Amino acid sequence: MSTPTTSLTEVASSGATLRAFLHGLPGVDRVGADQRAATLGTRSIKTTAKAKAIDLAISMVDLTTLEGADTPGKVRAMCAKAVRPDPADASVPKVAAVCVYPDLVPHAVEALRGTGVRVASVATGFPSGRTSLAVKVDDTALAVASGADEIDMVIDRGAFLAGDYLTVYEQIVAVKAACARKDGEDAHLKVILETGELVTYDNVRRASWLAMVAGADFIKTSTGKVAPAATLPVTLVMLEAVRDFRDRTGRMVGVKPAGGIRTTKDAIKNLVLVNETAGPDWLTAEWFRLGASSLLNDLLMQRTKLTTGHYAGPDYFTLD
Ligand SMILES: O=C[C@H](O)COP(=O)(O)O
Repeated sequence: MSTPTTSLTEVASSGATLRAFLHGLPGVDRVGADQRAATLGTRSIKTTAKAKAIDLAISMVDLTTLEGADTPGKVRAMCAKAVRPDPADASVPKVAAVCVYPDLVPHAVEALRGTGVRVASVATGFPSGRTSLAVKVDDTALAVASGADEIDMVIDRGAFLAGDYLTVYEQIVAVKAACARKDGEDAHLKVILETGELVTYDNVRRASWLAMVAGADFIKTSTGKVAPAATLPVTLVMLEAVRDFRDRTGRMVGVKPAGGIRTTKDAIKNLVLVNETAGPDWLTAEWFRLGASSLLNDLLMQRTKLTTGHYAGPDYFTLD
């Protein structure tokens, strides 16, 4: 998926150069970003486009369960739903991935083998990330060895907010190395910024670049455990960052808003934002994901409404 960045390699040669680079990025016009996200969020789309958008959104879902009470049985049921979201309608696309805690990866791998649905695992002391680098790397290595295709790591927000960008950079580099596999099929690395803790849009832009320079394959807004999570303006700022990063380096990085995305309306607003900000190249599950625990049912209900003219009640579909 990724090729190494060449022109930005010296940026992280010291904490001072990294800081100078990140603080040299143009500031985000907060009012402008809020306004643009609000405007794009109110775009109306035709019914035919809506049907396509719903299927596209389904194909981009990272169907997620990240609860202390998760069990192998719950994960297996979720995997069945990921592969065949509506048992009564084979035309519904599969979701992109199932996202679980590292100890549940083997169950997801077994349930999804040969289906094309990927297994994503959170790691690095998710959700706070408050543990040693050695533990973060071990946590990642466990998930990768168990067969995870994708790793969703959290950044050290404490270090970031203290201005210690080099520590954040070095941790991402170390976790990326732990994503390597002998067969060359490395797990893709999604770097969670936890934007709800980063305070400003300028910080969101800096954290996005920091993650990309360190080798992120994806940048992800949130863990789903902190509010606010995936707001449209934050996703907008991140989409601008991946667009500008590709302009500068030629390398594409994906974006994953996650947390609080529950309705078809939310999903479609995100798709409009992708199209208008980063561009249509990002409008595939390879480059854009929606991390969500309960969005899929609403997408299925709205899809049924478009197809049949009436809603199936929420009870018609199995729980997300
Ligand atoms: O990564 C995904 C999030 O944890 C899901 O958050 P959510 O439960 O608000 O959809």
